[in-house]
Amino acid sequence: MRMEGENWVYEVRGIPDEFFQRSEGIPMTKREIRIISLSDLRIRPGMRVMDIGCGSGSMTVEISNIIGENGSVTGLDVSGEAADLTMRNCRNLCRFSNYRIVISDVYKYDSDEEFDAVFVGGGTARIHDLFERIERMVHHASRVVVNAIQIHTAYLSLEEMNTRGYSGVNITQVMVSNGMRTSEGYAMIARNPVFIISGDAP
Ligand SMILES: C[S@@+](CC[C@H](N)C(=O)[O-])C[C@H]1O[C@@H](n2cnc3c(N)ncnc32)[C@H](O)[C@@H]1O
Repeated sequence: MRMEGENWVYEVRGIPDEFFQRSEGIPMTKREIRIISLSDLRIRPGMRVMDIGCGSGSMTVEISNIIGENGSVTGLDVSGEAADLTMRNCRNLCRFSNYRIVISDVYKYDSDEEFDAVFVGGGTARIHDLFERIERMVHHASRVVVNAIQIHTAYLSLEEMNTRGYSGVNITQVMVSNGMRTSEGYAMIARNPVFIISGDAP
C-alpha cells in the first residue's frame, strides 16, 4: 500500500501496523514497541543506523523516515525472505532512498562501517558473540538497543553492556494489550511482554 500524497504518515513515529506488508513466519516489531525502541535509540536526522534482524522492515522504515536524506540505515537479516519483505516495505513507506538491505548472518557480517546507533530485533542466539560483532560497528557513545522476548536474552544483554562498560544501561519491560471487538464491546487481548535493553557504547 503506497500512501501517495499522505505525507502525514512520515511524520508519525509508530506507523500503523496494518500499513506494512506481512509474511507468515516473519514476526514484526509492533507499533508500541517500535515507538519506545525508537525513543531509546534517540534517533535523529543524519544518523547512521544498523537494524540487526530487520524481519518485516518495520523498524528500518521508521528509522529511515526519521534520519532523513543525510542519514543511512542498514537492514540486515539472515533470511532472504525477510530481506525481500523489508525491501518491499521500504519501497512503499520510506520517504528517502537512505536504506540498504543486506542478507547476512550477523555473526558472519564483516564491514568497516561505523554506526551511531544499533538496533537488535533478532539474531540474539549467541549474545556474547553478538556484542563482539556490535563492538566492531560502534564508536564511543553509539546507542545500542536490544529487543528481547526471553528473560535470559534480556539478562545476558544487560550483563554484556555492563561488563563492557556501557553507560546509562537501562531495561524496560513493555506489556501491551490491544482492544478486540466482541458482541458486547471490547476485550483486551494481551501481547507477549518485550524487554527493551539500552545503553551507550564505551
Ligand atoms: C523478531 S524478527 C525482527 C522483527 C523486525 N525488527 C521487524 O521490525 O519486523 C527477528 C529477525 O531476526 C532474524 N535473524 C535471526 N537470526 C539472525 C542472524 N543470525 N543474523 C541476522 N538475522 C537474524 C530473523 O530472520 C528474523 O527476521
